[in-house]
Amino acid sequence: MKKIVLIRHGQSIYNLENRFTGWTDVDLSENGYQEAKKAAAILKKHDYNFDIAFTSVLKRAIKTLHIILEDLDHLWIPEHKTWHLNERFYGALQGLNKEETAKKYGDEQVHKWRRDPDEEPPQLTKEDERYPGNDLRYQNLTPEQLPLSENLADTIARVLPYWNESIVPAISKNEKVIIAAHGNSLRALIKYLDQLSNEEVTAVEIPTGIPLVYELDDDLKKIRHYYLE
Ligand SMILES: O=C(O)[C@@H](CO)OP(=O)(O)O
Repeated sequence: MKKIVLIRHGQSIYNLENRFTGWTDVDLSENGYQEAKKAAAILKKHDYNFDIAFTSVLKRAIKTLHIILEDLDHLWIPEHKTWHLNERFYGALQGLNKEETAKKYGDEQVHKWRRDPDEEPPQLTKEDERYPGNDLRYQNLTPEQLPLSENLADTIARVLPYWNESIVPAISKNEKVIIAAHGNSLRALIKYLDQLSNEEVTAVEIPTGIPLVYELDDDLKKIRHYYLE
């Protein structure tokens, strides 16, 4: 049996301010920092250790990972940062307040943008300063890989190839894996691991900073999953 740990970053400044975040590189809030410390303590209590870590290129996930690895005295393990594990790109909604957006466009539309796997939020333009093509960290992405907006299906389409090409080989070698990522990149992975329908995944909400264990069989099919306390 193989075990992997997934963790959504601790609360970010934009989570606290109730803003659409996506690829905006906001920091952890003080509460988010404490959540990461608590996650580390929980993992320590249950004697978890890791051989390899995967995270996004966004500091809220990277810092959450580092806080955990530091407290486990595991900062030395190999760590892979990839845009494939970034939060879903929220397009022109990035930075807007969720409640104000719901007042403007209606709760139903905002719920669709947030949770309907096929509903794409409004796109931003390439001239927009939030366009990832203007950000050095994405300089090696092809124009097709640089999003203007993403629905969950688009996020799945970039998370799963990375899972298959980079994370599965590590798990198959019996390496103990931790993945520190985001609400929607983890939702993409969970949809795949739990084989959820579009409707079922709509109800999946992942709390910030709580380690989520997936037990997998030798074919990497899910046996069970549970949050650590
Ligand atoms: O704003 C975001 O990027 C995400 C996660 O915080 O929000 P939501 O839960 O609405 O998809």
